[in-house]
Amino acid sequence: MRKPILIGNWKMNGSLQANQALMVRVLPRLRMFRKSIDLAVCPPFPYLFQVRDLLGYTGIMLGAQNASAFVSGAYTGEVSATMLQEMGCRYALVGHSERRALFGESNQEVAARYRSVQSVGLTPVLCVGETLEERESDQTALVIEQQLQAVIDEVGLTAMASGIVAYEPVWAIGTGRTATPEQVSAVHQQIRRFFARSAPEAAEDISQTVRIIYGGSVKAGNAYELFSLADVDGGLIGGASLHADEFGTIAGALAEASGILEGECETD
Ligand SMILES: O=C[C@H](O)COP(=O)(O)O
Repeated sequence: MRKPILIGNWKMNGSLQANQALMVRVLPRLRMFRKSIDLAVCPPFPYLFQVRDLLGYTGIMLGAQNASAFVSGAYTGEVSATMLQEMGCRYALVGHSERRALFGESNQEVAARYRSVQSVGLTPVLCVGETLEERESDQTALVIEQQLQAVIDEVGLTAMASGIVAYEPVWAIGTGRTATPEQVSAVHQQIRRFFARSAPEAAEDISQTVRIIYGGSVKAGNAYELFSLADVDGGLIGGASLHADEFGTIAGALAEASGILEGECETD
């Protein structure tokens, strides 16, 4: 059984004051789902410490938006996985399309970052996805398989079973244009089939146990439909995670879509 997970990626947004206000409003809404689904927020690096304190013992986890491939040393501007672990992070995103497109992170670099995150016991959330041009030229499967293969080559397939894959079509990120349920389903199934093909002897284990979440313009209005898909194990939410009511509603949609009834949620 794959436990559903919802991750809010704040990207480069927030301030001490805004973070506090957001947490005060959203935490009571998220806490009721904390045992049924995994929940995490990924603030910018400078706010990790503040948000860790605000999360306290709510059971909602902290994540980072990236992590260095290096352990320590002369790497100006980088933040190591060990530092993130020390700050209380449980998760770290790697290979977000904005990192790939705007900061030139290659499949190999993303794979090295994945290894570094996993080596200190954090759960890597590997973001994969195609551009509109790639989709329109029927390259979606190829592009995503190359992104996954680079990580398999770096850490091995078995190690990926404990990580999370986030499918984020680049053309759906921050655009308001969500992939259709059919498109999401097709890619999630394709990822599972790819894992199964990569290790036939362990196919059942990995292709069926790895968590694959969807990201790209998920909102309160479309979350339930997307999260109801059999191969979708949750969401990576950008813009909507900055709005307490909307993020709370998305968490409720995930719990409901996963068959968790309201009465089973905590109300304290
Ligand atoms: O990390 C989150 C994704 O990039 C989705 O962002 P979005 O929900 O603003 O489209």
